[in-house]
Amino acid sequence: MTAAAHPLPRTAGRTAPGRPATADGTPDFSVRSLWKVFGHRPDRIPGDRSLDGLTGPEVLARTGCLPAVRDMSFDVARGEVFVVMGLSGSGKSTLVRCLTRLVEPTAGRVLLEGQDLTALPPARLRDVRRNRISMVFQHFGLLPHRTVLNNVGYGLQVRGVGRAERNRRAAEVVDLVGLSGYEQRFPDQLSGGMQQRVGLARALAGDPDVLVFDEPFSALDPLIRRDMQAEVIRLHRDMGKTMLFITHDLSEALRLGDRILIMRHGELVQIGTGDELVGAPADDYVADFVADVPRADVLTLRWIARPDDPPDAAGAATLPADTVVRAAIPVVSGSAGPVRVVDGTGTDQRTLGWVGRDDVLALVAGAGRPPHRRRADAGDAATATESAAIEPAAATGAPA
Ligand SMILES: Nc1ncnc2c1ncn2[C@@H]1O[C@H](COP(=O)(O)OP(=O)(O)OP(=O)(O)O)[C@@H](O)[C@H]1O
Repeated sequence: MTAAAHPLPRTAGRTAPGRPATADGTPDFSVRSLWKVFGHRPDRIPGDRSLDGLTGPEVLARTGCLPAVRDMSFDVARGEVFVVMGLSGSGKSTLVRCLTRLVEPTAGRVLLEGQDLTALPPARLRDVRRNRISMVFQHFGLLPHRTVLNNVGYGLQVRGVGRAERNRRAAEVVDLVGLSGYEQRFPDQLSGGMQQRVGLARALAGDPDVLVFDEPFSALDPLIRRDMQAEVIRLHRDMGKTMLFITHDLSEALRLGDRILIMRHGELVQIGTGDELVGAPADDYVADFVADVPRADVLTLRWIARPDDPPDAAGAATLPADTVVRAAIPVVSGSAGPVRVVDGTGTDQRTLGWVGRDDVLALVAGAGRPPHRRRADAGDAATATESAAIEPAAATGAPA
């Protein structure tokens, strides 16, 4: 992957690392000990402690059952863009389908604003799917004999909304996704990107609380894909809806996600902001995912600030800890001495550490993290202090 392929992550300077995006952190979705096991008598797998430590494929070999989602717990905050990433077959689609019980979980709970969806009777679950959670898939699933306007209004029609009101609402969201003037066209008269915009408009028409995207743009060519990503960012900025987004494309995840969940063999490997995944990958699997990301475009000064006092700090320039390293280059390179890196504002402001030209150059030159921040290898006799030093001051970065 080339450097140019990676945009700046949305996370940098926007949210506290590792924390949901909303100020109060109210969870929209809470997933608790969720399992989906495929195979004969799947119920026996979640409680079987003898399988602990085996990988998904090993469980399959031993039991004939595949844990596609395995004991996962995490929260998605209201208004957050939460991305689920993993290689093909890691369980992303199964996980996301379990959230609305399009796939019935084997064990565990899914709470939407505190309401346990796994306990809902079918009629109430249908209500939730119709009114509160909309899905956008790779295959647009548009009805070929209906116009754009009627495709977008279809969900409202199913809900019993009258023609005048649903046309008004449909026209509004058609405009929102940039398709004004195409209301009377049929799907086969539109390009792939435009069809996906119709899919997006259809999902928005019912004004859901949560939008779920399952690899929606993977069939689109790269330029249209970027357009659609920008569209999602714009819609999120304007509407602030909670979004769950599945992708196997890291640049898409970094571009869209407030936080990213990495899955492997049905298990949660790490949850974090883009800079947390790049700065402190939980294991080699995550490290491989992020290996080609230009670190200076993703990491913030928080990650490279040295805690020790510089010999001469008088008159030093100051930069916020959430400044992306590349954006800090003009100030750092124009300063005679190290730059002070601060966290917080006003009276809460405190010095986190110092960054000099060499620190920035090392990162831009691709030398990786400076030695004082390098992650201890497994089995390394790192002291507690060394281990603590790899975490940025305010990051949690750990799997939930
Ligand atoms: N209905 C099913 N019956 C049996 N196994 C299934 C079923 N659905 C999915 N699986 C298996 O569960 C695992 C996870 O599949 P899933 O489609 O969730 O992965 P994914 O990460 O979304 O993959 P992709 O990126 O290729 O879509 C895979 O090994 C898949 O073969």
